[in-house]
Amino acid sequence: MASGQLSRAEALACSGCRHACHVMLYADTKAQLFGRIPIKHIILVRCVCVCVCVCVCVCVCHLSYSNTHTHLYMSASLSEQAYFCVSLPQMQMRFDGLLGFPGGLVNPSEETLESGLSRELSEELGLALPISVEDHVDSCYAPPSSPSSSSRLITHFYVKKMDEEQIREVERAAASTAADHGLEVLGMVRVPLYTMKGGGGLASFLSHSFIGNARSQLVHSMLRLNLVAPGELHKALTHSLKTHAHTKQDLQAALALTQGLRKQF
Ligand SMILES: O=c1[nH]cnc2c1ncn2[C@H]1C[C@H](O)[C@@H](COP(=O)(O)OP(=O)(O)O)O1
Repeated sequence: MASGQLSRAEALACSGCRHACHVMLYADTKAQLFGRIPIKHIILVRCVCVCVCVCVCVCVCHLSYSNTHTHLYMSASLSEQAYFCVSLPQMQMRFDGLLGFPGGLVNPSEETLESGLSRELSEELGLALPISVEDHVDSCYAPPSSPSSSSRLITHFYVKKMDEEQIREVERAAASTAADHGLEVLGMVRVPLYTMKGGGGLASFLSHSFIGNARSQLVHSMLRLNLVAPGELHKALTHSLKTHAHTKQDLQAALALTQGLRKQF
């Protein structure tokens, strides 16, 4: 067992600990882009994004309908530059602007971890998704949110493979019937699993901000389920670090702009 990880029994025996359960939903797909290009696989996070694999080496991802053509054009000319795309896990854009998996706090003295997670999913996704003990992957202590936080949080992570139609149903319900839509959950997103030479796709996605250890949970799952080859993931993460440095410069420039405006008004 990796350091920081707990067995399910150890986790449940922790007195005074809080428990949060989250799940990664993913599916394979037989869909074909333009009726001839195999898409292969689908993972969901909380915004709207479609990822497509061409044969086994080209992926297309459009973050919104309006920029679809730009991305399609890029993919057509970048076939040898795109890495393999294996599957599309689902995550969500949370109310706090961070990316995370669907789920939430569970009270094991009132409900099982799995029934608590299912309850959270019905609020966030708008439908009942049964989660079983077999879907459990690991439990570990979350990094302390603040030095003053009194109780430790244990995060329990689950992975559930679905079929493509179930994933579509989740996406439809999350945007229409879910009680938390537009409130605690701003939207679901599919994770792009390829990285283009310029750093688009997985590399850009991984450079966003995630809640708690959600990024590690995603990376670990991609490796464990062989959704992305270790070498490709390494390249994507290396690129993410570069993107991060660029983001810092970008933010500094934006900050300088607001400082100028504050003096003006
Ligand atoms: O996706 C996640 N992966 C790991 N830990 C997570 C994730 N999302 C949240 N968390 C941690 C940090 C949060 O403070 C707690 C509670 O989660 P949350 O989903 O915000 O719970 P409620 O909806 O408020 O019940 O777990």
